[in-house]
Amino acid sequence: MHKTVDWPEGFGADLHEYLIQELVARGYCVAPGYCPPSLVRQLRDEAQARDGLGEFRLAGIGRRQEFQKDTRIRSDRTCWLKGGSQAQAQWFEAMEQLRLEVNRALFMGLFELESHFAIYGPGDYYQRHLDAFAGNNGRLLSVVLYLNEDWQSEWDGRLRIWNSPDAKLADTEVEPHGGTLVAFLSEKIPHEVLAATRERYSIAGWFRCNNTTADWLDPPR
Ligand SMILES: O=C(O)CCC(=O)C(=O)O
Ligand SMILES: [Fe+2]
Repeated sequence: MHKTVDWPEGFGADLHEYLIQELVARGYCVAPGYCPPSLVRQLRDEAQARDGLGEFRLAGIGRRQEFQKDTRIRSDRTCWLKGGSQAQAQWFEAMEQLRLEVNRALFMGLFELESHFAIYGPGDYYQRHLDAFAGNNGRLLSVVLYLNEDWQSEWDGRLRIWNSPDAKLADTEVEPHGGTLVAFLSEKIPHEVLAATRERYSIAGWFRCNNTTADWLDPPR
């Protein structure tokens, strides 16, 4: 398995060069300490508060009771980010810098970002999947930021990553430590969220290309 390099602490440090290099080399990048602890805490507090207000929904279509547990591919709950808080503004600002740098270096044509908070309760998972199939939802680059302070390895909940759609052996596994950012090519990198024994908080986001047409609809899952 590929060992992640040590990453200097701090939002936006020289992430972009590293990130671009990793995206080119292997299709994904892991940046521990990308987001400072103070912002991680604010984002997590906001997720918890919104969850308390009932703003999270089970990911997927339909209501909780309608799912057959063994046929579901994911069991987390999510809440779309719509701006409206200082912490979210900082998240969107950082992602805008990232978008511009990636476009400048790789001509990826990243256009807009959609992102949601996700909470995986103990035992929740998301089976191996791709975030996009060529042309289906315009997702080009996926990003995940973990919001778990003092996460312990024995709580599991890792993100398992393969380096191509047909790869059998996983390339790496990422522990969901607060502040770690993972970015990967949405159409090329299969990944899976393994169940944790504690609540696992994150933001997942997708940069999309500008391929919206008048009758094209991509409802949130
Ligand atoms: O939380 C993670 O580690 C990844 C989430 C994910 O794969 C997704 O929401 O599509
Ligand atoms: Fe995913």
